[in-house]
Amino acid sequence: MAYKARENTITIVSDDEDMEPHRSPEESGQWSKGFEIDGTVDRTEGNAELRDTIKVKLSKLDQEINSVESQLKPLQALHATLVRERTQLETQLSDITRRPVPDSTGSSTSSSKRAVRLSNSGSSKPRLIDYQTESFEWSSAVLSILKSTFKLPSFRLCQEGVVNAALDDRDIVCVMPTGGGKSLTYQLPAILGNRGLTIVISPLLALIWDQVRAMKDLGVECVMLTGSTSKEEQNEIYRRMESGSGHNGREIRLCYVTPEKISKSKRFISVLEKANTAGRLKRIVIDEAHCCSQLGHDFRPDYKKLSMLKTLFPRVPIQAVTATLSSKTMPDLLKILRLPPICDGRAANTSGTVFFSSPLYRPNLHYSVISKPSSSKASVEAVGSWIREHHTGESGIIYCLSKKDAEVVAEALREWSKQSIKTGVYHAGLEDWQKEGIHKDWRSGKVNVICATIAFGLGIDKGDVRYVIHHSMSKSLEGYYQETGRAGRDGKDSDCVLFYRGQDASRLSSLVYQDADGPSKLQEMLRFAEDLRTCRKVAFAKYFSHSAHLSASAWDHSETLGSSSTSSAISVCGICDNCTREPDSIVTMDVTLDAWRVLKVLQVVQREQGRLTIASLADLVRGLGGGTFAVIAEKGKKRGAADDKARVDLDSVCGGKVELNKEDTESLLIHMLLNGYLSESYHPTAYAVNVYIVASSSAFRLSRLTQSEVESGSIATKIECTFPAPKTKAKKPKKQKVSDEFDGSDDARTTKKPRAVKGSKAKAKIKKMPSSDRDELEAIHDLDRWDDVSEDDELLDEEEGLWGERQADGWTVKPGVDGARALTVSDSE
Ligand SMILES: Nc1ncnc2c1ncn2[C@@H]1O[C@H](COP(=O)(O)OP(=O)(O)OP(=O)(O)O)[C@@H](O)[C@H]1O
Repeated sequence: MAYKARENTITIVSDDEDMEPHRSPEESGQWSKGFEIDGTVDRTEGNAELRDTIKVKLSKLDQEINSVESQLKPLQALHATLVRERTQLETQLSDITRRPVPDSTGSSTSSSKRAVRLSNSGSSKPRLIDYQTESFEWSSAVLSILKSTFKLPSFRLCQEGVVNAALDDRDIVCVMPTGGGKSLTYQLPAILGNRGLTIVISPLLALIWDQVRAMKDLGVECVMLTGSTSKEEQNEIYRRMESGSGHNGREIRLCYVTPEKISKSKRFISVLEKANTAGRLKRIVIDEAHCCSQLGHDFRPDYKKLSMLKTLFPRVPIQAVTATLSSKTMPDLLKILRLPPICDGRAANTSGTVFFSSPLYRPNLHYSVISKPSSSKASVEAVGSWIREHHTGESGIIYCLSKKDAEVVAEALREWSKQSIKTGVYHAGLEDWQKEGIHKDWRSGKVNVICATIAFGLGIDKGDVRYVIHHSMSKSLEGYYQETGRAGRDGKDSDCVLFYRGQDASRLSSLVYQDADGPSKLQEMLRFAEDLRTCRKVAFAKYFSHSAHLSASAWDHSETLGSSSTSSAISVCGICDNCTREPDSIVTMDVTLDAWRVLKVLQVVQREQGRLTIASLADLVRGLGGGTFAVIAEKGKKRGAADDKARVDLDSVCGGKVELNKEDTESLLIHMLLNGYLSESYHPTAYAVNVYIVASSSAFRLSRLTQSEVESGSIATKIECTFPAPKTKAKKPKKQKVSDEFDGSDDARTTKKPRAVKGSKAKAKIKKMPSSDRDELEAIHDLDRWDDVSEDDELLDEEEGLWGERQADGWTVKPGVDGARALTVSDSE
């Protein structure tokens, strides 16, 4: 295969006078031969050999320099002692003569000034390189391999620039959105060109498996070293890395490892050292590089140890890739990885770390939030109906809060759809073979929908995922954004739907309340879910501009270097639910009186030591349950006894009940939580953490007023909420009249109840109400396992919290937590 010599040459001009200026490769004749693509040698082979020889020499020189440096250390220490002694004598002399002390730092200042002068003098302005658009000697080979090996028609976003910079042996930081195509930026250079090994450090096994499988499918010599690699296999890989070839004569091009391998395996490092000395260690890629920084949201201690890489292999380029990197985290990342300052990939200096970024917003993702029915059965039906209506037979993911939820939702969906929605389950509790199996079935289309915990997705590269549903919201907007990013990786339109209900907040709260910023992150997630007006793209941009210091404009454009703007105007997406909804589908109401009533009721509840969750408080203020509420049981008494209840008379306490439907009342409570009128109080038990709603200190601003003051409308504190407008005033079917308000049973309603419930005549009825507020609390920290390099490979597994047991119509809670309550139920009025 022959390649034309490139037209544009890069003349590298050194700042250092002592160094001989680099000659362009044409001048030096180094580009007279070409690249090798998987064994096919072209005319630039000589160039490859020359590079290898130089690399070997460089490596030897590094060793010598290290040895000299170690001899220098004692001399430097002696030097410091002598300088200190001299300074002391000078001070003494100055005291005696009473003359001003000469500046002891003077000499170093002047020497550094001289250094600056020296470096400035004689240096001409270096030519800047535009890696994104310029042509390079390898350009035609790159395009050919993109098409022939990767079967892709063209590059997208900043891929081409990153590939060029990688082939130019530069240190790189690359920020591209989830699913943007970061892998190609290091896989392509790894298999193109002269022999050599690229190490990819990746945090998750699922991600590693997936990528190694994909590379092998393309015929690339790709291996992985993880805790599950057998000893024999590992030895063979080490042998091949050391010797540079295998039994088939082909050299390993890509080796995927976990960060633990770098930080804990001496053997692995020693193999890398040997490969480096032989000039074969070509590049080190750090995937999810933001994990290096403690300032980011996803710090992993083993990533911090990657700082050793530049010390051990100063001449091996590092490529750090991530989907989230803020202006705040960037300097930290450079410092940890010991990378030189960044320069722009479109106007790069000949030294420094080349930086690339692409807009973070993905215009093919359509975000929406849908109100979730309260009963588990109805919520599954809502999800199933949505799938049928929008994506029959297409691929999707349903994220659930816990392993048990994932299993229950999958089973219910199968049953409801009479097996027509082909559903699988994935979570960290499955055996590897089960995970592999489900993954395979999903890829082949045997399974349409995976009901999964957050263990599923990282590194799962399926392009045609047409929808990501959240059956329960994520713990943070970061998580939500990342999880939804698994939709539409092929660039085609896809849906990201959050099925949301305010009472879900309690369950999540109990899981995050001990994390430093867990509650505040959850609040932001809630704000997003409750927001019926702001464009979802704008909401993400605003959130990340504060939480991650990503400039708001990064959502529309590539991040520019040094940008820390947080207020740049950002265009609306025009495709999310909030951009596309009819203006009259939502109503903004003054709910100050309702909020006041909530606070008045809470005053009584707190006085009686009552304990209410969002759901039970919503029921109580709406006059359900005959005004009774649970209080702390006296010591030694059986829980659930009649005298564990107190009663509030709504008419006398607050002049009546809250006249909103249940969903809107829950929304109001969430609104009051987010705005500081209410707060949560956490009560750990042996089995779970119960989350109760209490009035916060600022509640007094409103609760101190009289009803007539509130009703006069002339008060400073006014609370407004936006709710979905009532859809219809049509009569409800008889069947739903009584029980649909809070019945988790099979005949509970399947559609959202119209707001106009007041006035309907319902018979009082005693019903056993499932304790939805004390749902099972199962560990949701269902991240896929991290790898370990120990011999035993005791892989991390997830705790399976078994705090609740699913019954036909909801969750019951194990002993020790409040049991089901008997309530007098009446539909409104
Ligand atoms: N130039 C391209 N044209 C079309 N599809 C591409 C291109 N580059 C990559 N892809 C596809 O995009 C998908 C996502 O790529 P990749 O897995 O590299 O994303 P990523 O940026 O690493 O995402 P994540 O952050 O989720 O790991 C893959 O299916 C890949 O084949």
